[in-house]
Amino acid sequence: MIKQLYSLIQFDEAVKTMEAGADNIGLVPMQNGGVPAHRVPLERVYKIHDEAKKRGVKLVAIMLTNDPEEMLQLAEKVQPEILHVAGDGYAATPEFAKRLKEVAPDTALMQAVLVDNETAIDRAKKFAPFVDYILLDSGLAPDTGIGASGKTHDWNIDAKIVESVDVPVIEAGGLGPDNVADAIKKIKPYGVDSLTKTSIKYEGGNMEKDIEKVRLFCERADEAAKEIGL
Ligand SMILES: O=C(O)c1ccccc1NCC(=O)[C@H](O)[C@H](O)COP(=O)(O)O
Repeated sequence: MIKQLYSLIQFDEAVKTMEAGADNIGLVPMQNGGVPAHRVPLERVYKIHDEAKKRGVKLVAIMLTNDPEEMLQLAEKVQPEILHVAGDGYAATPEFAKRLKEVAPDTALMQAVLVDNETAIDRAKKFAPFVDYILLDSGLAPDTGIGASGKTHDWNIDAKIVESVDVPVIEAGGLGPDNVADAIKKIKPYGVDSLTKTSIKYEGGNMEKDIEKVRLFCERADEAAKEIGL
């Protein structure tokens, strides 16, 4: 079971998050979009990425800009293992996927799908032929895109999506140590993602990972996956 932890800001917390069991670490490279306090300067992104590569951990670069050209420029500079498109005004297309392969041949494409109702099933099916991963998430805010809501959604829809697409699905939205096992047993995803419930949030949008909660999240995810043979 892949455990994906967002949103890393500092180098030391990224290291501790990897030590606590993360397989994928997500961050927001400096761009025109998202919560200003979550954006990471490129020099630090490179340092975190070098450390992640040494540990066999994948770096996920989250795109909250709505400008595909800016996304492609960032992908070319960072060469992340995964590019996660989550803005509220732009979703990946087959043409974008093709151009991403040209500028970052080893970067996989992950598209966020907002699970607000049953229409999410058809939206996920449309992305599946040309993306490498689908991330199912909750909450859409005009300034920050899809996600980071700390809220769950209807897991019955997610379970149907997992059954109907051929690409790996990462489950996100309000997951933490308290409910990750239930989500895995119900949805049977390829991976699980957590931001809010494994972070400490401060005034002004600042936050840091709560390492004990990250550890518990990873342990409980692995236990649940093992229990059901995933
Ligand atoms: O990581 C961010 O800073 C971020 C900001 C705005 C939208 C999405 C963002 N991250 C995407 C993620 O994959 C989150 O981990 C996912 O939305 C789950 O968030 P949460 O419900 O808070 O666990």
